Amino acid sequence: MNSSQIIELDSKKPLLIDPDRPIYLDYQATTPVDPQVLEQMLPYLTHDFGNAASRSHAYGWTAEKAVDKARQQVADAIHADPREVVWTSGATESTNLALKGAAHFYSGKGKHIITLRTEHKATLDTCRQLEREGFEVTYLEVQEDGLVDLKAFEAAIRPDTIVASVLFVNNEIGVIQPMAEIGRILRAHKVLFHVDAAQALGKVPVDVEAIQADMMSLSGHKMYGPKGIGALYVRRKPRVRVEAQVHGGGHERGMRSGTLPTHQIVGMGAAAELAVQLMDSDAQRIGKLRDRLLKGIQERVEETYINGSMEHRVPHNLNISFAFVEGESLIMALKEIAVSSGSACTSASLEPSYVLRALGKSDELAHSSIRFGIGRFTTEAEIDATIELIAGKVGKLRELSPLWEMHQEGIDLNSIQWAAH
Ligand SMILES: Cc1ncc(COP(=O)(O)O)c(C=O)c1O
Repeated sequence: MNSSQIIELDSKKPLLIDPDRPIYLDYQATTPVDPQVLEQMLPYLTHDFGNAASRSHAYGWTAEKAVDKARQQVADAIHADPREVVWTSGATESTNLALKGAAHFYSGKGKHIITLRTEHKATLDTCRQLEREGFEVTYLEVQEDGLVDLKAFEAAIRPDTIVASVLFVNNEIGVIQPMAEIGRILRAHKVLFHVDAAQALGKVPVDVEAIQADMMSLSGHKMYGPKGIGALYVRRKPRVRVEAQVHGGGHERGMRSGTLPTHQIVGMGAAAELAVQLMDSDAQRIGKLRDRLLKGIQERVEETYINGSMEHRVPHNLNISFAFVEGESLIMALKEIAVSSGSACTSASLEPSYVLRALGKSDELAHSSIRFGIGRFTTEAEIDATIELIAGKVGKLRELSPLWEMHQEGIDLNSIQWAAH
């Protein structure tokens, strides 16, 4: 069994860390269900277990009422009409439905799609599938700060472009794309706009009218709701059509069949409402913690680099490269902190993060990066302990690195001819 570890903090009580419950700084991978959300979900697992599609008795009516309320809550959170909300199993499914659904429906108009290189795999892999079906996809480069160049974006639009998909807030580097400007460009060219807002709701104001989104993917578990539930916003005016990808009983106005998971939906609705209510206070508190973490790391550790724009970024994310340290080794050495290198979806492989590569980072720096995700339940003591642990572990790992030693001796590593192998 692992034993607990005590971290001494300046001027504060020591923080006791149970290695089976490391400090959680991976809020972009997932969030815990907020206790207020859970409380609202529970009755729908037991007492109010009815099927919302059972129209002939009170069990069904109770479930239907709960689903309607949640639909309204999600619609209100994004300034939409409840009839524009389609329940799905998460943002992956929403994005599949949006892109495949629109591509299939509008394929007579054109077969070209635009997206960014730094999108989530839910978008990139869906686009790859559409390419296999004969669609053509432009994967636009981003600038060094992770933001798209609007002129390049507009220039990519062709007469046969039917849909463009852009990530509102990036899951790896937290940068916020200029959504209103992108929306304006796409509407002027009559191209449909799909927004992946999985990491945006509760972090920045999300308004489908302000950004002229035609479709928007949302996820419950990124905003303190349960896993396995998401939604797709599909605009009614002007009407957007998507071809169903899941067939069955014709639920969700034929766009997505399957019995509705009432408890999950109730959780998603409650989480969306709470996310909007707490957005400003969460951002303020989390912003202070992020600044504390950054300052602490920069004061204690040399040769660190921030990935992604600091100006156009949510405070919930900090992505830092620690030069001369291999990220995976650092994460392995940091058993007391739960963080991720690159995105959780790619961390199973040793490929450097494609998002960081798209910012022009070298493989070495991309490999040595850590994503810190700060959230609603992060404390100041946890941040201080993290700084302490990072400073200690980076120092130790660098002591073992011959490259670090050469760098300390002032040798220009770029001037060295490495043997090929
Ligand atoms: C930006 C973004 N889009 C989509 C997804 C997929 O969401 P879900 O887990 O709800 O399918 C995620 C989660 O990893 C994400 O961060």
